[in-house]
Amino acid sequence: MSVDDDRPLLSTRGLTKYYGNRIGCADVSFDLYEGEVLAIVGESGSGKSTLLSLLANELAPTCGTVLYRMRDGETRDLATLSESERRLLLRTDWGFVRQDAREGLRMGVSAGGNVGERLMAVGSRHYGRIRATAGDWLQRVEIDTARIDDTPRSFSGGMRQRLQIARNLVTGPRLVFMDEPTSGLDVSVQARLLDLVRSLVREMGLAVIIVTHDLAVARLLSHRIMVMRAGHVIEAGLADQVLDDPREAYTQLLVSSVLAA
Ligand SMILES: Nc1ncnc2c1ncn2[C@@H]1O[C@H](COP(=O)(O)OP(=O)(O)OP(=O)(O)O)[C@@H](O)[C@H]1O
Repeated sequence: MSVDDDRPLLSTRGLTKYYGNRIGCADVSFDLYEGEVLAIVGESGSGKSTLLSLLANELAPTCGTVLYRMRDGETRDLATLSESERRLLLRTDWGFVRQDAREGLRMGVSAGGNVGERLMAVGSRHYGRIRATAGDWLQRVEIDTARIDDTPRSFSGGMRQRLQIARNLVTGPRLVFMDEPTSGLDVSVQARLLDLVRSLVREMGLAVIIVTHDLAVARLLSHRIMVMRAGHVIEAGLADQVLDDPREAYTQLLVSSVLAA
């Protein structure tokens, strides 16, 4: 883990997004440090995806700032990045694992190509080495390397998510955004994927911001939890604290509905 800098990796203040008159999310502020896993939880429509898009610089805020400490140590306001700087960040120092693997993968490109493409984006040119690294990563995410030339169209839902993870992690990012990465999968497939994510996150010392409506996922993966309701953060704290001793009635309701499930 490269936690050699005690400044936050990402820092946001007063982050707000309105869609016309409707609140997407309002006045969100927090700091995220290297190696830290933050779960954003809340029911459908509470603003989780909006917040994630703002943090990942995919959506422009109505007001507020997101600061990010770049690899060179300089902290930048994401709103001031040029389009090419933004794209470079997304391809190298960040990962984004989408709920729908079809949005995070190139479905017509082989599994090896999906992983290799990110390596080429950071300057790798040697075909043999790219293929070998892609093969290593397929193994790490438990995909049979015999499938390296197959496209993800022929993969199961769980395999597609694992390939997305390999594609995102191959460049050694410091921060990975995850949007409901396990929803829509069978329970046993989910459990295996979560185990994999948890061990890779620990091994690589990744900072993760994960959006989930599933508190069991938040409990398993995260150090800290932020609870959103109607666009606002209504409760935030250490994961165990929020889940075992929720302060807000709404969080208690969320927790008890999981316990009842
Ligand atoms: N493109 C958009 N245009 C208008 N309103 C939007 C848009 N995207 C989201 N919203 C609204 O912003 C609010 C927050 O939505 P958001 O999708 O961020 O919530 P969420 O917690 O991620 O929900 P889900 O889990 O269903 O994706 C909702 O009221 C939603 O209707």
